[in-house]
Amino acid sequence: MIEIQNLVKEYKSKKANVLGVNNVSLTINKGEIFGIIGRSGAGKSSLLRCINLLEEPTSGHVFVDGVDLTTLKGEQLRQARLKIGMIFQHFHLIRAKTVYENIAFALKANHKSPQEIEVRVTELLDMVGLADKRDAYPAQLSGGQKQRVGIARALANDPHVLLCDEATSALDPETTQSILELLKKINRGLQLTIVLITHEMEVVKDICDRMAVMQNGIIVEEGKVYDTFSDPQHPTTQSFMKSLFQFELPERMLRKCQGTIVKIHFVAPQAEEAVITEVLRAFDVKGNILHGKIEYIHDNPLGILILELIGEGAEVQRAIEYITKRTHRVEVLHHV
Ligand SMILES: Nc1ncnc2c1ncn2[C@@H]1O[C@H](COP(=O)(O)OP(=O)(O)OP(=O)(O)O)[C@@H](O)[C@H]1O
Repeated sequence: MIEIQNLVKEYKSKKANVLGVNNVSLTINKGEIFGIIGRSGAGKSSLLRCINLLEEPTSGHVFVDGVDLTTLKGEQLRQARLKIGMIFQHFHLIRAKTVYENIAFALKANHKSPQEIEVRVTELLDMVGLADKRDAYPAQLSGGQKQRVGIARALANDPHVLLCDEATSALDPETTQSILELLKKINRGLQLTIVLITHEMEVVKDICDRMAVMQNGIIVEEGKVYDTFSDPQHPTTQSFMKSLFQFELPERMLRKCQGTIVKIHFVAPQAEEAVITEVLRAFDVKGNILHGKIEYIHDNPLGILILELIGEGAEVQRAIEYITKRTHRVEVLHHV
C-alpha cells in the first residue's frame, strides 16, 4: 500500500518558484492499478517521482508498505527503492548493453551472484516474451520490445510497486494494447501495485481500477474508473471524457432533422436493457438513431446514443420523461 500525505514539491529558481505538487494526499491500495491523468504540466511526473524519491519532496510523507521513505537515508533508502520498480516513456535502456545485460545490471546493483542473475534474467525474459532477444541490442528492438525489456528490468528485484511514467505514450495503439495486457498480467500474477501516469483516457479505461485527475499540482477528482467515467464531476475530467464520447452532429444533419434530438447516456446495468425498443412501442413516436457508442470498462458497458424522436410535441415529451427515468442522463440537443 502507498500512502501519500500532504505532499508538496516546489521547484525553486531565481526567476520564480513553481509548485509541481501542491499538498496532495492519496492512498493507493495493495495490488490495484491506479491511474493518474492530467494535461501537460499538471504535476503527474513530479508526483510519481516523489513516490520513489527520485524527486525529493519539499514537504509531506510517502509511506510504502508502512515505511515513510522521506525519513530514510543512504543504504536504507537504496534498499527501499529496490522494492519500487519504474518504467519510462523513452525506456532508458543502456545502448551499449544487450537485453540480457540491461536486465542483469539491475540485479548486479543488488549484489546478486552470476548464477542467480542467469536464473532470474531467463525467468524475466520468458515472462515478458523476449527469450529470443536475449543477445540483441536496444537499437535492434521495436518500441514495444524495448518497453518489455524496461518492464523486465523494473521487475528484476521483485518490487512491490511498479511506477509507470507515460509507459505507452511513445507506442502505436496496437503495441500499447500489448504492453497494457502485459502490465495487467503482471499485476494479477504478482499482486503488484501499479501506479501509472498518462494523458490518455484510453489507457486509464483499459487497465486501471481507480484513478485520480490532476491539475495545477492538485488532485481535482479521484474514484473508481467506472464511476468517474460515468459521472465525471470536475470540468477537467469532463473535458477528458469528451475525447471518448465526443460527437458533434454535422450542421447538415441538424437542418434535415424533423424531430427532437436527444443524447442518452447509459450506464450498467441499464445499458443492457431494451429501453429504446420499449419507448417506441409504448409511445406514439418514431425514432431515428443518428449515432451510438458503447465502451466497456471492466466488462461494464457505458454508452451514448443520439436519437431523433419524431411525433406530436406532448407525446415526444412523455417519451423523453420515460427515457430519463430509465437511463442515466438525457440531454436535449435540438428541438424543432
Ligand atoms: N525540474 C524542474 N524545475 C522547475 N520546474 C519544474 C521541474 N520539473 C517540473 N517542473 C514544473 O512543475 C510543473 C509540473 O510538471 P510535471 O512535469 O510534474 O507535470 P506533468 O503533468 O508530468 O507534465 P508532462 O505530461 O508534460 O510531463 C510544471 O509547471 C513544470 O514546469
